[in-house]
Amino acid sequence: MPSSPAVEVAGLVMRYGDKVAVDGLDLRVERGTITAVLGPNGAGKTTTLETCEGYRKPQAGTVRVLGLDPVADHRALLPRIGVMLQGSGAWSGVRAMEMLRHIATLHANPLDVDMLAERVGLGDCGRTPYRRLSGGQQQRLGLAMAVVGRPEVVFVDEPTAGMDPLARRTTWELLTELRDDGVTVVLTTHYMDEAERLADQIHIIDHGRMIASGSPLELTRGGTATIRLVVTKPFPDGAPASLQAALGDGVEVTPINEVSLLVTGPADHTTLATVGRWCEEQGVLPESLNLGQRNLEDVFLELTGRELKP
Ligand SMILES: Nc1ncnc2c1ncn2[C@@H]1O[C@H](COP(=O)(O)OP(=O)(O)OP(=O)(O)O)[C@@H](O)[C@H]1O
Repeated sequence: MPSSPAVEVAGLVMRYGDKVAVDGLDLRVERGTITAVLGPNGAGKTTTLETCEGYRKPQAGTVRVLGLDPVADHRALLPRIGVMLQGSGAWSGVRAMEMLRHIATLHANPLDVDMLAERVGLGDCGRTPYRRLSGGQQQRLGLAMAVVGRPEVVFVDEPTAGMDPLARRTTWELLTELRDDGVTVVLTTHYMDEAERLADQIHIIDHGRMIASGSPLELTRGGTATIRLVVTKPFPDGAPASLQAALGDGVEVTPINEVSLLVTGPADHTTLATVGRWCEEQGVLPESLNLGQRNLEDVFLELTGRELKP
């Protein structure tokens, strides 16, 4: 069934004891796309990914990857998927290149190991034992291990956590190249810039539930302006509602905390003048007033009332 989605999750529920980690999640990933599952720590991203990878059995709901059941059809699926875990899953004493060569031998048609190692920036540390690799080098090895077998779908959990900016960029390039070659990439991240720059589709999850899905442009209503106001002392009671009333329809006021709020809508002269006048009337002094474009951080804040901290 070549037209089936790469991943289809329906009504997934996963618990650890009393703790509900995934709470009725639906997720559909089309083939040949980069999909980011974005959410704060503990949102249920890793649990969802591990269920797609066949490491956990759904307690309720269904999961299909390339049309197969990741648990019942594990052996059939294994050669077709690549998995990058948080922590690469390498043995602690093994040298980086030995590990990569070993994984390559498990696949029928692996990539050229030396070229891949060079590509992900493992060139200098191929002889280093796994436990002596830096966090970023372990991540790069994990990524190379996930893609060496030319998978159709690659699952990457927090691919750039602990990487320096150059390694992050290289990883983004590699994942984009894979997508351009027709590979489906599913990644988790709590970096909104990573999701925004890399992903074709973003699914934001919080407390095990899907709270928003769409392309980066759809989610941020591309081009919508924002004003982030920070004041020097706490706002008086009812401040967001009174600013909302002053600004009227077409502009959205979202409180962030006792000294900051977000205004979403046209950041034109009228809006700016109204915000300035309102500060004066309320007796608060702006410490900063930042104009920008609505981003995923703003979307998360508007949906949950909390900030999505990396
Ligand atoms: N083995 C476990 N035993 C008990 N609770 C767990 C276990 N694994 C995860 N949890 C809990 O389930 C919830 C979801 O965890 P999960 O690791 O899936 O979230 P996450 O979004 O991947 O978070 P992070 O970004 O920190 O990796 C969290 O509250 C976590 O504490």
